[in-house]
Amino acid sequence: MYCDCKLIILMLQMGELAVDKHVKYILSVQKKRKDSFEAVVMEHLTMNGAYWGLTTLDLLGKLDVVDSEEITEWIIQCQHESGGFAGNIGHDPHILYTLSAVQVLALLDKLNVLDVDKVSNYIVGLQNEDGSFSGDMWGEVDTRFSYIALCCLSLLHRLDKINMEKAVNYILSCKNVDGGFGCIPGGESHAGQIFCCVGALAITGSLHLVDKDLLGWWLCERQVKSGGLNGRPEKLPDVCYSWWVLSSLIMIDRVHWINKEKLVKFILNCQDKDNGGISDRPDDAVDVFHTYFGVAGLSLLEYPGVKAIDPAYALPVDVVNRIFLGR
Ligand SMILES: COc1ccc(S(=O)(=O)N2Cc3cc(C#N)ccc3N(Cc3cncn3C)C[C@H]2Cc2ccccc2)cc1
Ligand SMILES: [Zn+2]
Repeated sequence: MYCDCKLIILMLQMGELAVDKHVKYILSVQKKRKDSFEAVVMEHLTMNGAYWGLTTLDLLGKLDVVDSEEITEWIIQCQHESGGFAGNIGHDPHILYTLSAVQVLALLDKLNVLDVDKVSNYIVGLQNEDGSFSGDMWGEVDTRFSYIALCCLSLLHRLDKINMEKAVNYILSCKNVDGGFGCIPGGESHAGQIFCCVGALAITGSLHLVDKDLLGWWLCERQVKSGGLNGRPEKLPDVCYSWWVLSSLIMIDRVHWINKEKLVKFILNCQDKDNGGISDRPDDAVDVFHTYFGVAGLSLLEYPGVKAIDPAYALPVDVVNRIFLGR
């Protein structure tokens, strides 16, 4: 008990999380002029950007400031005849945007607007003979897409529509001798891929197949002197790894192997406390992606005032409970 209070006092002393500034920043990006450079660059990513921005608002307890009807109507306009969702209206569907669309509708408690079988059939159609998943009709295979498929089908209560055993065996075929996972069999271990594989194994109840001590050691070695986490050995720390590494450590029950206080300090040091937003490293430019992963990382670290997030589904715990416990 003493330790937790000490951590909370330390967190508050370390300089506040500038909640109101980050909320204003997220809303300013959502409202950004459509012809701005950033809007054009991110146009194909907008569905992902909606997920990053709206989940940040919900974790900060401010989702009520957005118009959920307007967002829901836009999401449905992004659905392709195949059942998959595109990053924006008129763009091509991809499994990545399909998960983001389902996650945003889950946040807004609007999953009822979906034709669940149409969406789930799109994902089922992307599973390959070897159990892997492609990202879209062009066939690129990556363990990222295995996680996205399993997470999405689980949220839609349709996991029974795919070959689960082959899906799990394919993920295990991507496990390396260092305990980590790569994007394809023999691919180098990388924190982003490890999150995807560990998350997918968690969702399918297969975490007993992970060597938790070996993987936990690889993951805790990602913490550098500054307290931040990197994605591979010898790389620079980056706030988004506060999610990829930390959520993996929590799922395999080895989060006590890193220094939580130093990581909290690293994330808080990456805030732009004047204009809002969080960057990948101190003094870099902020963006919605790192603002989300920084707040989500603080949520996993139980930072005061931030709602709890589920490490496998990457959605607030109250949203996950509503979906699986109906409350
Ligand atoms: C500004 O240059 C970029 C570069 C790439 C991309 S991206 O390919 O669409 N994408 C999403 C992303 C969004 C933003 C924001 N706003 C910023 C970065 C970033 N990266 C790049 C990045 C983050 N940490 C280090 N790196 C190099 C991840 C990447 C891949 C990804 C997509 C979806 C979900 C997870 C990861 C977008 C912008
Ligand atoms: Zn990053």
